[in-house]
Amino acid sequence: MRIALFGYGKMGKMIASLALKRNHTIVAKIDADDTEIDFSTIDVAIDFSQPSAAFNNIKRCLENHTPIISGTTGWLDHYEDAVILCNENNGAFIYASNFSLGVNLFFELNDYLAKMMANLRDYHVSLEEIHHTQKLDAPSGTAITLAESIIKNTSYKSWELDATKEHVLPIKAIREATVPGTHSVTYESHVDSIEIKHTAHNREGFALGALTAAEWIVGKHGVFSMKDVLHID
Ligand SMILES: NC(=O)C1=CN([C@@H]2O[C@H](COP(=O)(O)OP(=O)(O)OC[C@H]3O[C@@H](n4cnc5c(N)ncnc54)[C@H](O)[C@@H]3O)[C@@H](O)[C@H]2O)C=CC1
Ligand SMILES: O=C(O)C1=N[C@H](C(=O)O)C[C@H](O)C1
Repeated sequence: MRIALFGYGKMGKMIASLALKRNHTIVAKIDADDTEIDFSTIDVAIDFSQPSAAFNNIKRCLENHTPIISGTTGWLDHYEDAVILCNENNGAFIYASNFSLGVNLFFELNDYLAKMMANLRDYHVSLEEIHHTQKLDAPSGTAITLAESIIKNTSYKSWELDATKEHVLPIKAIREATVPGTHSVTYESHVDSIEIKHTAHNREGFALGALTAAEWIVGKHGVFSMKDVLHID
């Protein structure tokens, strides 16, 4: 496959090295939005850039009929616009707040646990995420996905960083040196606690998941998720 990388930072570099091992070619490394791009040479694009750049990169790909895998977090105010653009252009698009297999299994576990806890009023739930100090957005995209699933299944109405209000799910965002990404969900009562936790040991799982999604999407049309790629349900 001929792959274009939007963003050639920590994730872009890891995806490039993995892609070469899987016999793909990196035809473009785009690290700023004013670069000229020959879309006719690209089979699929992968965006790991930054929150302020992601939507424009996605838009350029969809308007140029190039399937796009988006891993950048912190741009979701524009998600519905991306869906509309994809449908208007008969394109192909996947966004995932986290591409790793482990976190996608963790999402399912979180959903299942939230359903079980829905009517147990003695428990209060909270979320914590820990990431490296270079991270631009807080809370993490993964924490938001976890929170949305808990809100869908319980009496919590919304989430907020460090919330203390009733029915508002608190998310604590901690920044520590080089941590690749740790997420935990805790249900606490006065008699006990239940905690589920995912710890990324490095960025390889994110990169492998994004590349798997890129291999999967070529030749397809529509807006998809990692559930489609991984056949989770
Ligand atoms: N969905 C997932 O599984 C994961 C998502 N991420 C997200 O991916 C994004 C990137 O993460 P990292 O690679 O760690 O960040 P990074 O800061 O190491 O790299 C981002 C790169 O994007 C470049 N960039 C800036 N403006 C750009 C533009 N207009 N077009 C293209 N590139 C541009 C920067 O120069 C930088 O090289 C973040 O939003 C992060 O939260 C990170 C890891 C996993
Ligand atoms: O910025 C990161 O590094 C990560 N970002 C994603 C997020 O915001 O959830 C995924 C992963 O946790 C690493």
